Amino acid sequence: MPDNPTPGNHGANSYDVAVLGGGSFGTAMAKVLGENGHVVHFWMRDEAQAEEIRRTRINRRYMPAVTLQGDIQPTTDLAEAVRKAEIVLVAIPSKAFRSVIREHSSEFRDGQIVVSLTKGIEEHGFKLMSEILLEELPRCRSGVLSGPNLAGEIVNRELTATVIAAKDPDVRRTVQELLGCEYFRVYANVDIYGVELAGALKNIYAIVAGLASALNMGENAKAMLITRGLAEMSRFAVSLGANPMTFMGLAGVGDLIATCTSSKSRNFRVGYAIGKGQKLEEAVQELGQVAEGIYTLKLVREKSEAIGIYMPLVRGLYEILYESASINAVINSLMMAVQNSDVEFILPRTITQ
Ligand SMILES: NC(=O)C1=CN([C@@H]2O[C@H](COP(=O)(O)OP(=O)(O)OC[C@H]3O[C@@H](n4cnc5c(N)ncnc54)[C@H](OP(=O)(O)O)[C@@H]3O)[C@@H](O)[C@H]2O)C=CC1
Ligand SMILES: O=C(CO)COP(=O)(O)O
Repeated sequence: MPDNPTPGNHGANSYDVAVLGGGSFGTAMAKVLGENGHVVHFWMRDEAQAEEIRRTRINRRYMPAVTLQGDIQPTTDLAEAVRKAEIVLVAIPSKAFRSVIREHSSEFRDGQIVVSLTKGIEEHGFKLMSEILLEELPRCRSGVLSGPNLAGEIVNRELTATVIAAKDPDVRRTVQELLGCEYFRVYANVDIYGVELAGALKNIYAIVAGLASALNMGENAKAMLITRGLAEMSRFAVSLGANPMTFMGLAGVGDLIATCTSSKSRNFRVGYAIGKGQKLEEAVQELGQVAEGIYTLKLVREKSEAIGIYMPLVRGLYEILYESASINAVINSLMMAVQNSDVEFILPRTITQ
């Protein structure tokens, strides 16, 4: 989309919104909100970064080519950002999500809307971010936002759609009104767990797709990986209570396509680097940003084995990343596994492991 100096708001209310997390996605959402005419209390932990954004309107570390427009107020005072906000969006990596929220939980008000933008799972207890919000902020109204939302495209005003999942219809409507504009479209869902799990799980398959790309696999192979990834992630999520139809939507197949076909995805890039022979630690260090999939992979492998869910791609990727298995040996064992059914919701699988 060409750059357009006029705000993208539908002309509705202006809100005070806190965006917690000054990385790529926090910046992308702050930009949409600023252009939509909202007041953005943009929290990050680094005062030098906040001061630089105040002065230059540029988040040099995470989005060096993007100038922020509108009333965006960078701050390192989380309590004040939350106190001023009607709605809080949280874009903090899963490893730090609970600690940041817990430390400031007393600042949140009863009924305040708090939405997680984070696509990950907490290490201890396999908790999703919506569960952390419920535990830490039981009197707030929560939701999750997930979908094919590469931050680098959103900041360029490229056409994008996302999903807001919340039980409370007012939360869904408010977030649609808040973020929706001519380049950003917000669809609603009530299956919070499904939307959130889809966003976290697809990162694993983005790593697999990056690996396949590094190995110059053909289009048939890429399609097989994406589709079997979808089968595997929906099998797992349904066993935990998600609705399988959510995986047909933007948060499921939509995000899988975006991240499994593009080197703009950091998870894809980690997979690509490993496929080219780099060690996992080197690949992560070189990336310099969060790739949630490498942590999610460990947790999902452990959980799937504990509850007996067949996830051959998860198992194979885990062996490559964490057990130094040969990529070719893993591919061979996946291809030579027992033949099975295509869509198990139509023809049940007969083999369970
Ligand atoms: N980027 C994208 O395209 C999308 C990302 N997401 C999700 O959004 C979440 C955030 O990702 P993203 O913004 O891309 O990540 P980045 O790696 O770009 O940025 C991470 C941000 O989190 C901050 N951070 C890290 N640890 C802490 C902590 N302990 N306390 C406070 N802040 C901390 C970093 O601060 P500092 O710089 O000071 O280290 C930085 O601002 C992830 O779960 C990701 O999956 C969702 C959709 C799209
Ligand atoms: O979730 C994303 C796009 O929808 C971003 O993916 P990465 O974290 O792999 O960059």
